[in-house]
Amino acid sequence: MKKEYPILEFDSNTKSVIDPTILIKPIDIPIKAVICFFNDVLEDLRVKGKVRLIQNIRTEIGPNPIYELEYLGEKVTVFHPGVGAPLAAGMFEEVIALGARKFIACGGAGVLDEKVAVGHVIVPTSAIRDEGTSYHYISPSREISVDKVGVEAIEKVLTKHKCKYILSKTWTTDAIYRETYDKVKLRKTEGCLAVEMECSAFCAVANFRDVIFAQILYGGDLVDCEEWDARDWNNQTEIRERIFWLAVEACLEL
Ligand SMILES: O=P(O)(O)O[C@H]1O[C@H](CO)[C@@H](O)[C@H]1O
Ligand SMILES: O=c1cc[nH]c(=O)[nH]1
Repeated sequence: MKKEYPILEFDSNTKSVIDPTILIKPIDIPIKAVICFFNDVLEDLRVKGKVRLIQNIRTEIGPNPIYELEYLGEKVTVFHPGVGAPLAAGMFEEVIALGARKFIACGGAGVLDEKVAVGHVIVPTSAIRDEGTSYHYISPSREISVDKVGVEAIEKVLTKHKCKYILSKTWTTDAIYRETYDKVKLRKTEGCLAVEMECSAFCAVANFRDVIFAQILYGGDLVDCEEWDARDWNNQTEIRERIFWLAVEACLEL
């Protein structure tokens, strides 16, 4: 098993010492789930009484609420997974163990091309695995594909709402403060339009656990420039709300 670099020591034995089912018992939870990175949107739903708390998942950070949302007569699980691949993948694992099976995530991302305006929708069809978590789930590879069924559900809803979108590759990184100039250039040549911190890890977990996963991103800060341009990307409440409801609808299509 030993390789030159530990991250490449993939173990194909699917049994782990701590299986999520040891800690989490399945409950009556909607199998369709929206993974929402927008805490502002979730907090607004909570304050307005539009979500019901199903259960708190506990980590050393504190309680992480898992909600139920009713939309058009159907129930959906909704939760924030935390930021960064290891935490988000762990939360994803635990919500799968609770009983959810069909996932759509919504989040923001840096963009690698100034032509992608703030708020423009990007639907990843594949992700570059520039993070560590996915290497513990599936054998090493440069990229991972996003579930076609999930992508099609998203496209159907975006088309229905006449919302313009770009299908693209995303760059999933572990190190937000090490998005270097040459790496941005390289990822551009590989076809990436977005950079975020979870997509390829989510895809690997979904693959491993045999659940459906796809993601809607909106264009945020610009990283393809001499001086970083934040473009006020995380204060776009209206855009974030809109993307969230599109994710809910896409999830209901699954
Ligand atoms: O807007 P959200 O989706 O929070 O996420 C993006 O921003 C975070 C980094 O600041 C990472 O989670 C990245 O994926
Ligand atoms: O991972 C991320 C997320 C947003 N913006 C970035 O530049 N990187």
